Amino acid sequence: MIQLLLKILTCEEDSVPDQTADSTVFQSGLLLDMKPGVRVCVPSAAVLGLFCRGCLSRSRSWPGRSFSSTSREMSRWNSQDTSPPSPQENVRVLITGGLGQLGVGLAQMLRKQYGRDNVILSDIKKPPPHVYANGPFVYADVLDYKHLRELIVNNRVTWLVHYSALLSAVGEANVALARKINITGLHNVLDLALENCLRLFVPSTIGAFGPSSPRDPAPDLCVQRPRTIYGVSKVHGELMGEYLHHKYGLDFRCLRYPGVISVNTPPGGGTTDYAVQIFHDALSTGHHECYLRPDTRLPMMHISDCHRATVEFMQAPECQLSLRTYNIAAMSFTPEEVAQEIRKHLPHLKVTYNPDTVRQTIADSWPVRFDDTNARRDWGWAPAFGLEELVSDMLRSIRDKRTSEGLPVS
Ligand SMILES: NC(=O)c1ccc[n+]([C@@H]2O[C@H](COP(=O)([O-])OP(=O)(O)OC[C@H]3O[C@@H](n4cnc5c(N)ncnc54)[C@H](O)[C@@H]3O)[C@@H](O)[C@H]2O)c1
Ligand SMILES: C[C@@H](O)[C@H](N)C(=O)O
Repeated sequence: MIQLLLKILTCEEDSVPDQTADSTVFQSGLLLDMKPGVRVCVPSAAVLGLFCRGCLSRSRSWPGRSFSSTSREMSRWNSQDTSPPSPQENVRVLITGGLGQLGVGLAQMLRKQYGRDNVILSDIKKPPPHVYANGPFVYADVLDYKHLRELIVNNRVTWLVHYSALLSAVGEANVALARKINITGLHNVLDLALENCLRLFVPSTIGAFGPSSPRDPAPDLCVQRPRTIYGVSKVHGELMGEYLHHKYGLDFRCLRYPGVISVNTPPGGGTTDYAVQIFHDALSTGHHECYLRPDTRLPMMHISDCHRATVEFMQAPECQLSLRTYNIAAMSFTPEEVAQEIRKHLPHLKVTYNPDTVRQTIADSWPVRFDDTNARRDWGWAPAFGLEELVSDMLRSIRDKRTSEGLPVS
């Protein structure tokens, strides 16, 4: 036992204890006896060979009996299956809200690494044919706890990427629904992750900051008083995840994404959506009407950087993480600056400005720049796309897409 303790304290990656061979686990320096057949929330790290001090020392107090135990049976804790998970056990990912702007591309990247059938996309919408053809897809409503649990158990899911949400602008248009999906849905996912020892990724956003936060740059840790239901739900997610991590050892991981810019799937009703639409307009009509003022600066990121950050962060060993929620940054620009860069390729682009009060007010409360020093230091985050590369890539991709669809290119 002393040897085991020493191994854990030195963060050795091979120090995966066999929970069944020795029914004793640590709690705050104490040793707790556990009943045979009861598992603590360590296997998700053990599965990956990433066991380290941080994980185990936080993981001995399992929540099974007290956390949500009245309405939700804790099947895993009562399980008869006492065999420890094999280190070779596959990573099996479930992505909720996977048919939005970000899910399909992330699934593609994960499938390259973990195999087509080990990454399951889910949503409440009907998938387009190419998505359905490219790997497993299941219907999953994050408000339906029992069905979500069935999916996780039946598919032996080990990682959960929780993308379902209403974004900032649509959230303000339907606060009650945003509260349901973004907060109740999140609680379901947190409970299930804890119950099934999942590694859980929940994205946060620049929208988790507000007018009283430092805006240039916004650091990881500072005042967060967002003024949107979207932002409030994201801060709630950050705090709940971190709380469950510290209290019960949940392997919660969260990145605050900037506005994400992509070609294939349209954005879902956020404040940064103009930065996608402007490229499509530039190549179709040559005219973009912007709902933000020309000088509104916001942090932005190319979708491939966003996906790569997510995968790299999910793969990072626990002992490298000094935080559970990190800012990630790539570039910051204003509508006028991105228009200028597009005009280097398409000089005829015309942009007019017709600020929309709701989105302008939201944008004015968000950071203009992100400080991502901690992500760079802890797990080696580095973006590949700056503004120049982003603009060239977006124009090339949209041009190719329009051409292959037989659409005119301006
Ligand atoms: N896209 C960005 O710029 C950006 C930036 C920061 C953070 N994020 C976060 O990343 C995540 C994914 O963003 P996105 O842009 O793909 O969002 P999106 O709005 O494009 O997609 C969200 C998806 O959630 C689904 N959904 C809605 N209600 C659901 C329910 N009850 N059950 C299951 N699914 C449901 C929708 O059908 C939709 O496909 C979100 O949590 C968002 O807050 C996105
Ligand atoms: C920034 C991000 O969270 C989303 N694109 C929004 O604008 O709401």
